[in-house]
Amino acid sequence: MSAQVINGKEIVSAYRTQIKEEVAILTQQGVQPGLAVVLVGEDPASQVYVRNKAKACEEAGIYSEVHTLEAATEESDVLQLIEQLNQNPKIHGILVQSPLPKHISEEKIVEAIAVHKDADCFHPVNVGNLMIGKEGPAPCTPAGVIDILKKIGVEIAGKHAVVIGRSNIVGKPMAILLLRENATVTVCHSRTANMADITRQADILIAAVGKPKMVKREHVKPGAIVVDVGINRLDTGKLAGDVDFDDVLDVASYITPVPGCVGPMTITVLLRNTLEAAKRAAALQSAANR
Ligand SMILES: Nc1nc2c(c(=O)[nH]1)N[C@@H](CN(C=O)c1ccc(C(=O)N[C@@H](CCC(=O)O)C(=O)O)cc1)CN2
Repeated sequence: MSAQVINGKEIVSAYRTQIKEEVAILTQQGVQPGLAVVLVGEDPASQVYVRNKAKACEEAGIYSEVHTLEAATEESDVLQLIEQLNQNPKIHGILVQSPLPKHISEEKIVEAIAVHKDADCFHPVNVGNLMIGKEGPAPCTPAGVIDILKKIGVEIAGKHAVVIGRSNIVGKPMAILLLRENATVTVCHSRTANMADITRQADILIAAVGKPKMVKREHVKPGAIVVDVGINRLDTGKLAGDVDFDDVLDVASYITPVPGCVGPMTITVLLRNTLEAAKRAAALQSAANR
C-alpha cells in the first residue's frame, strides 16, 4: 500500500487565507502588521527563502521590508540596524535570516532583537517561555509541523514521536512542542547508536538532519507518519528532503513531500507570528489611549 502524500499546498493555502482575513481586519482598525527581514550575505538558498517570505507577506497584506547587507558587514552595523527596527512602530516582527557569515555572532544578533518582536522564537527569553509553556511566538518550522499533523487529523497524544536532529531551530523546539501535545518523544542525532532500531519504533517520524535521503525504508515502522523537514539542494539543482521519498512511500501511512509542504508552512507560521505580535501591539496601544 502506498502512503498518502500530504497536500501541503492545500493546507498552506487555507491557513494563509485565514491569516489574510485577520490581517485585513487589524489593518482596518489602524494597525497593519509589519515584518522586517534582515539578510546578510549572498547565500543563494537564503535569498530564495527571503524572497518567498516577502512575497507571502505581500499576498497576506502584511507590510514587509527586506534589509540586504553585504557579507562583509560588521556585526556592529547589523546590531545598529536591529536597534532601529526595534524602535520602528511599523515593524511588529523582526527576523535575521540564518545562517549568518562566520564573523557575526548569531547569539548576539538574536539577543539584540526585542523579545516582543522576535518573529522566529529564537530569542532566549522566548525559547525559555516555550519550554515552560508560556505565551509567545511559535517556533516556525516545528509549529508548522504540528499544524500539518493536526490538519490531517493525527491524534498526537500518546503516540511515540521520534525526531531525528537536535538543532536549536528545529530538533529541540520540535521535541518540546510534541511533548506539549502529550506525545512520548525520543530525539536521535549523529551520535545515536543503532538509529534505525529507534526510528522504527516511531508512530510519527520527523526528519530534520540536513542529509539528503538519509531516512530509508528500514528506518520506518509500517504505517508510520513521516514528516520531512529537510530541504537539500542536490548537485543536479533539484531539491531533496532528508527522507528517501520513493524508498519510504510504500511503508509509511502519510508522508510530506519536499518541496511543497514543511517549507511553505514555516513561512505561514512566520506570518501568523507577525500578525499576533501586531495584535499585541494594537492592544497595548488601545490600553494606553484609554
Ligand atoms: N531566521 C531563520 N532562518 C532560517 C530558518 C528560519 O525559520 N528562520 N529556517 C531555515 C530556512 N527557512 C526559513 O527561513 C525556509 C526554508 C525553506 C522554505 C521553503 O519554502 N522551501 C520551499 C522550497 C524553496 C526552494 O525552492 O528552495 C519548499 O519546501 O517547498 C521556507 C523557509 C534556515 N534559516
